[in-house]
Amino acid sequence: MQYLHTMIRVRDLNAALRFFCDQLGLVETRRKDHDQGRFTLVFLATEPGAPEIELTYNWDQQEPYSEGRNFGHLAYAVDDIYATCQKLLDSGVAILRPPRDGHMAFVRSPDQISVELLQRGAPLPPAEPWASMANQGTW
Ligand SMILES: C[C@@H](O)C(=O)SC[C@H](NC(=O)CC[C@H](N)C(=O)O)C(=O)NCC(=O)O
Ligand code: NI
Repeated sequence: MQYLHTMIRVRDLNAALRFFCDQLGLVETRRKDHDQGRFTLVFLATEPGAPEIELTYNWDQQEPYSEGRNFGHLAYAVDDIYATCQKLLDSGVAILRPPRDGHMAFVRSPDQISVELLQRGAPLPPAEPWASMANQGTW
């Protein structure tokens, strides 16, 4: 497995970019607006190709995130997402979001730390299914 990124939810995207980029020195590697899910993802790294931070900006988030809600997940690329999930399932790990699209799965640690598994080399699925699940508070 290859460590890819850590996702955190930010309430003020510009303030977060000021901190991580202007002050800490990270560079923006890519960003995507998801109109249907009403959120923006901004990826930052020390340099292109390095492990990233995934900033998630939910457009409608008014209140400060509750304790722990701003942390989103750790993400890893795996060679075979189905085999990885089956091995985890067989060892007793709950698969919160099965890899039905062959791209992405989510599991949680015993301390409820969300871990995203992404199939190495597969394009990311359309964002909307994530938004519906994430907005249902199932994460
Ligand atoms: C691009 C890939 O690395 C992702 O992590 S997309 C995952 C997806 N994110 C969202 O839906 C963002 C908006 C949502 N309202 C949220 O705040 O998470 C997702 O499945 N998020 C759930 C999670 O636990 O990260
Ligand atoms: Ni992610």
